[in-house]
Amino acid sequence: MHYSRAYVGPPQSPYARVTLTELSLAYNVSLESKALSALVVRVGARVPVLRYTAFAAKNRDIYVPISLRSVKETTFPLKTRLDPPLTRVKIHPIRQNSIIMFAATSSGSIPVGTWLLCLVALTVARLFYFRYKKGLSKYNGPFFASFTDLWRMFDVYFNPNRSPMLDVHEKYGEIVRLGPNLLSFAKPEAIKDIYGVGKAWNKSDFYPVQAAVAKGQYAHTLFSNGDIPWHNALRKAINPSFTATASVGYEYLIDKTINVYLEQLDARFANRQGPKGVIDLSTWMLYFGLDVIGELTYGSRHGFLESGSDVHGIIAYIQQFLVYGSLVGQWPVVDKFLRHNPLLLWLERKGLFQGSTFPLVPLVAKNMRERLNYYEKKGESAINEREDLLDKFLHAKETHSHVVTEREVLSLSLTMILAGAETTSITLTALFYYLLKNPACYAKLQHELTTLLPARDPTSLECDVDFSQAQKLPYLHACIQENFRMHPASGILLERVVPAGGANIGGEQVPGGTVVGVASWAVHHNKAVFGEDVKTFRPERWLEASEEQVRLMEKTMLHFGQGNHMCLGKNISAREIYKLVPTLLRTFKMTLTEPEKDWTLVTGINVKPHDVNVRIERIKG
Ligand code: HEM
Repeated sequence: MHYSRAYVGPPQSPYARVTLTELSLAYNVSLESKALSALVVRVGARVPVLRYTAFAAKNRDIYVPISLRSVKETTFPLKTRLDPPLTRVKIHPIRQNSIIMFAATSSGSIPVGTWLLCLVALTVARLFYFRYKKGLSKYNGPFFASFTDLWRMFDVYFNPNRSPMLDVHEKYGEIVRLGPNLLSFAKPEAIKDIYGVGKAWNKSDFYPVQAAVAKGQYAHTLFSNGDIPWHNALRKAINPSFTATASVGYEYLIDKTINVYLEQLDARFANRQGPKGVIDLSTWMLYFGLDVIGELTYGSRHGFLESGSDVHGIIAYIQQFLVYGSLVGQWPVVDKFLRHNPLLLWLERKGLFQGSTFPLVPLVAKNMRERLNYYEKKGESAINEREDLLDKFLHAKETHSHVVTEREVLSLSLTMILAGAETTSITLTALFYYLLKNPACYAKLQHELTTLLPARDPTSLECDVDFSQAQKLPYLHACIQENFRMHPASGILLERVVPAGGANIGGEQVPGGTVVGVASWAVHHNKAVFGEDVKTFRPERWLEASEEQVRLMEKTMLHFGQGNHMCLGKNISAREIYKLVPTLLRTFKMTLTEPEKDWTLVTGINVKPHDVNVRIERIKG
């Protein structure tokens, strides 16, 4: 029962007048509602009693003549011209400040069915509002996607082998509405319109979902944090550590891991018969990717290669982390009820709940702590002894203390592992897959390596490829570019929010607030830019094209993203790829165990290859 204060007449008045409007406003119910069957009037206790003698209904007003009477509660039928009529009025002996209080009751509450009906009506109205949203309804896309983001969530969950937005663009065209407020572009011009120089559009709500958690706090990475001033200041502070020149200093760390990789492959698989000689390439490339990034970040491998297994369940956790991110990121509001649930985070901060903390966080924190202790013992000069990223981050903490605190150092180290390991390993797996599926390309590359690089000592299990040399090998470069084109590791839209006022994207005026992104897989398969045979792995296209065409092709490549958030580690990752690929090819002869069989791709945040099983034999002389 709801009560509301309402003046219904002077207290001494024997007649109070209640209008329908007042009652409706007071109770937020319509008196014409069939459910409403009683009117309750409460009047002050110590006042002589209200007596009602009669009432009348006139037009839409109910006149309730009330006289004072000593009753605690009175009900009486209401006859009005309403259909169905109100049936009763109760009078309660409560009086406050000369104001008569009244309430309406209904015969029981409003039936659950009515509530449900209202809910359904509201939901349907909302869905249709989304569907016909101004400025977006003209774009094609999967029918249900225009109503709700749930469509994308379902698609991610039930369709893990879907092609990453290539098929939707093939079906619906160059601009596809993938959600009530989300447009995906396959137009190359859209790249500069969304990510181009000077654009600093906000990242969408997809990104914060990707934040890790440490002791009940968001442990943001550069990738997950949408705070533009923080991002810009941090990138400015650390960009110098990621230039092509700076990454020369990390080459020895890459070499160290490549050497361990070669040793392990040789000892475990090379020249072995049967299944013992077969590598699950995507798994072993991930071991490499995680170990090399550990070496690069804090100067020590995680131990995946040496153990040949998932150390501390880190891979399983990262997989689960990425699956969560790609699924929940489609409908970010759900995240507040799950991983970033404020209540769970609070409980974790109070030590009453455990489980959200990302296992890499303590590991990264331990490395940072050890390094700080080391500096403390050895003094400032120790900072120049080593050259890994942690040193650089700690150095930035000294030089840019207003931006880089311990929190940023931790966050950056974590970012390296999350952003740099799987992406590189996927790229490497894909490249070997394409080479092995295209024996002519494989042979051509082998020939280039044999003829243009210094001869390799066949007994050596060490990386002897210099990056500056490898980078100049034209066919190797063409293979690497073609692989990036065919298989950009990231399978998501790099979503941005159109600023208020709207923007012109690829010749279309898009309303402010719309979430937009360019589908890398779709632009990488644009026939006008790359030629008719876009579905074929053909490195030669990079060698045959005119300089102008190559420039256009390069501008259309989104594998590292573009603009403000372009991959920070691209120079490092290039160094890994240009060194590892020739080294492996010069050390082992590789063959697919089932050359006719295609790989399986699982699309999440990254497009992960599976079932690339490779037999290896040592190349002797
Ligand atoms: C082939 C390997 C790699 C690929 C394909 C790749 C791809 C990408 C892409 C597409 C983005 C853009 C995200 C966006 O716009 O939202 C990105 C960002 C990033 N990548 Fe990479 N990445 C690779 C390797 C690495 C490595 C090795 C590192 C670290 C050493 C790294 C660190 C980062 C960081 C820190 C960001 C966030 C940049 C920012 O938001 O400012 N990546 N990467």
